[in-house]
Amino acid sequence: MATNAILKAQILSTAIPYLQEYRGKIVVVKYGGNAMIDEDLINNVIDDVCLMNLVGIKVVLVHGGGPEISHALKRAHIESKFINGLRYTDADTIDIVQEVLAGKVNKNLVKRIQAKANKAVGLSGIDNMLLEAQPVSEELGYVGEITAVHSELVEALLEKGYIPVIASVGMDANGNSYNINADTAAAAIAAKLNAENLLVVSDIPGLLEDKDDESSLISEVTISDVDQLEKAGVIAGGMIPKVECIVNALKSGVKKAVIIDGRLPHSILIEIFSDEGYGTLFKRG
Ligand SMILES: Nc1ncnc2c1ncn2[C@@H]1O[C@H](COP(=O)(O)OP(=O)(O)O)[C@@H](O)[C@H]1O
Ligand SMILES: CC(=O)N[C@@H](CCC(=O)OP(=O)(O)O)C(=O)O
Repeated sequence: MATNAILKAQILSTAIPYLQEYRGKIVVVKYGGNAMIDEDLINNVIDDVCLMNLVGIKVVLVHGGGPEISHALKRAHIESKFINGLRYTDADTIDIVQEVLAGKVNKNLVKRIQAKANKAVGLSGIDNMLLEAQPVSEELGYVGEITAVHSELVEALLEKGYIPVIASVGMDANGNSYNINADTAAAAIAAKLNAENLLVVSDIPGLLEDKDDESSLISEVTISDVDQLEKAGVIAGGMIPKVECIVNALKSGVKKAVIIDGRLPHSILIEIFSDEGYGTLFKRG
């Protein structure tokens, strides 16, 4: 028999313990817009998500689309302004955020999953009021803080074998839409679903000691380290909401959270089906 085939079979068999560990468990994948910028990167992530679904893992895909929103705002001559990693969102901006996230980005991901013959259903936090929200502060306009996660629909979809694909837009009881940071949305959903693992897929190797030096990866962080890392300025900009919501998810019962690099081929599969994680693992400590 060809050595190649034997090698493939051996690789598959090394995944058996991980398949047993994760079968029937919930894994929430947060897919950030910065890792969606080219076709190969997207297909890579979609392939891994589909494979997890095929082997019986209940995968929830929560996505952002920050760069797409920024492009759409630019086309509408609206300036993007960020305060501590969150986009200032006025009434015109929230319309565009909803259009881009719940429309273009969400449907694109759903189509790609379905093109691989997996079943996916696209939702936003508005559907069945999945993400109930209120303004996070007056200063940020229609940026939402999640007050409740109504996850019945997502749970029903998971039971039936669908991959829920969720855009991070929320709403309040008065019918206002809110722009919710996608990391925050993913972490809140992972917490509500008691997920086994929250995988935050970005375009960085993980949390870096020096954000301009990709070799300065911090491979493990416990919750008690986070304050110090924030004070030291290691956690800054877009990393602030990312890390804060990971900490909240862990405190709420999510077993494990990892920031991984969506630019590396099959980084999700490596994280789930081996002991060789490459990103930053966050632990309760
Ligand atoms: N210590 C750090 N390590 C890595 N990235 C950092 C760090 N501090 C700030 N950042 C910034 O955070 C960004 C990642 O957050 P974000 O842009 O929100 O990603 P995504 O769109 O994938 O959610 C990085 O591109 C980087 O500029
Ligand atoms: C409030 C806030 O900042 N919302 C984000 C929502 C999209 C997002 O989080 O996308 P990424 O995951 O690609 O960063 C925004 O407007 O960019």
